[in-house]
Amino acid sequence: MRQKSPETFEEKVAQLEELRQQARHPSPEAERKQHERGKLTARERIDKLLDPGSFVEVDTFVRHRTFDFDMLKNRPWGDAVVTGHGTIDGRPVCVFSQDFTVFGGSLGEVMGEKICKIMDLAAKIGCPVIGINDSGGARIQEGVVSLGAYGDVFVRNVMSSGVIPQISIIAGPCAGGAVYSPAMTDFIFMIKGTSHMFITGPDVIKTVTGEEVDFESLGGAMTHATKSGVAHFACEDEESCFEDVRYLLSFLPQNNLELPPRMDTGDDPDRMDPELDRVVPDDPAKPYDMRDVIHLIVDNGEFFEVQEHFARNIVIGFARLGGRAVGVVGNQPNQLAGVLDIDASEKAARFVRFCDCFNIPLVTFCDVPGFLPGTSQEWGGIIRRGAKLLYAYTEATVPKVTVITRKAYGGAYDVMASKHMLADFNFAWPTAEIAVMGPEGAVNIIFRRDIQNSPTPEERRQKLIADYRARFANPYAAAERGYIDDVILPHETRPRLIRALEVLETKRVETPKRKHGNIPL
Ligand SMILES: CC(C)(COP(=O)(O)OP(=O)(O)OC[C@H]1O[C@@H](n2cnc3c(N)ncnc32)[C@H](O)[C@@H]1OP(=O)(O)O)[C@@H](O)C(=O)NCCC(=O)NCCSC(=O)CC(=O)O
Repeated sequence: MRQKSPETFEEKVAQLEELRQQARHPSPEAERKQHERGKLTARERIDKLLDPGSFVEVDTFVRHRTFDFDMLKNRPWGDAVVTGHGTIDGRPVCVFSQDFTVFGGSLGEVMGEKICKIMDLAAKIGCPVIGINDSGGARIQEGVVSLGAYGDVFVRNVMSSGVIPQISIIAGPCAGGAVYSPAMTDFIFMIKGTSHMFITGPDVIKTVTGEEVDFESLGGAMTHATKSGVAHFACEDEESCFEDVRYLLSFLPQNNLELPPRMDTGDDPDRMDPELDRVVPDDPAKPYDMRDVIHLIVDNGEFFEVQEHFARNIVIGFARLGGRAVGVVGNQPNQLAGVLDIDASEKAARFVRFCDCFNIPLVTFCDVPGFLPGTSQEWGGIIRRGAKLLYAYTEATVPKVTVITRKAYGGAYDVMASKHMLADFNFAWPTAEIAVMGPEGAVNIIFRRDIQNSPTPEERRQKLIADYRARFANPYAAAERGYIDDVILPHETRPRLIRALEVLETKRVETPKRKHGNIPL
């Protein structure tokens, strides 16, 4: 029912207050339901994510204009998304937070417009954009218009890619076409138990394929963190998720034209930890945890691991060295002996490309026995998919520093930010074995006849293995050719890396003029 228009200034103020109140608390009942689902409301989420009191909302009074299905009877202020800007650790960010209490957070025309507007602002001022997703998908009542609205968001995701960091928090359902906006952002955070991502839900799957699967196993946080690799982080709850987003941003620049923030971490750049000399076991077949190496070297042992549950044979994440943010990539000898496979190559390649987009130097720890053999890998496309990491490292123009801790065998040696792939400084520990392949495999191939013809084949094999190991399983053949800039003691690694990064701060690389390269996808 239309109310009498306010006439005095006081009445107009009262009207605005009333409208603001309506916009902020559309339905206490819906808010209660949201809490019962174990979820915070769209506004509560923003308040917890941003610096206290920093949020400035825009488009509070935007409303939909759909008339089908009697929709004009229900036109909540702000529609199903809260948008605006604020700060995290004092640095600007733009945010949109889908409101599941309004039309199930479904995305129609004006919701799309609000999201696009805040994404445009982020791109214009050069700050990260964070999307909090909690939505039933395309607004069914708006039909194809809502699909068009998705399209408009997708375009912005693509245009902002590599320009500003884009972060997605999945804090509820995110299904169908809706998944493709988060999928194109740089990092996806999911929350255990409450967030689900899938293209088609359990009912459709049952009808089409006969498979029975529940929401959590199909598209829950741990499913996407372990099986599909879609989620970069699986958080226990919303609060820890927001904490992790804030921490992640501390490593990133605001945009591609800035350097990442440098901070005084209080850790001595010349610190040398003797513990490092004991991490790599004498037996080359014995595993160790590459994260121990990373923790002992980086500032205060702080390493923010990305995709820690996926393709665990490679470790990626952010850390600081001498106060500078770095992207760390390390083969993980305690998972599949640290081999490269399809998942590991793709995981690391995307991370390398992210760091390159945003001027974050790359530090690589190499202990790789090669690529994973097998038909599942060959038929799964290890050739084209393994090529991604090779391509990504080569294309990256940020400072690249590599430390070979132990094995660097075969083509995988080339891939792991070797000198040949244009790394700037390549160091090896005395424990490094840089060779075409491991001694056993090599001897079995090149001395097969020799071993067969020997009266004591096993003895002969062992002797040849020992000879090969003495000749090739060391860093010096590579160092002789300058493929390794220096052989360093493990405990010297931290100061050497920090010096290297200091020197590389002014690195400039000219790349050939082209539209874009054609990375194998
Ligand atoms: C997301 C859900 C699992 C959440 O289930 P819950 O039991 O928690 O909540 P609910 O079903 O009561 O939904 C809360 C309110 O949101 C409304 N609602 C939910 N999804 C909606 C949508 N897509 N469009 C319009 N309204 C929607 C519900 O009608 C309900 O309104 P009220 O409170 O008034 O009763 C379910 O709502 C759902 O399955 N929605 C449809 C998802 C879907 O198929 N989307 C695809 C759309 S097509 C698409 O996106 C394109 C593509 O696939 O590529």
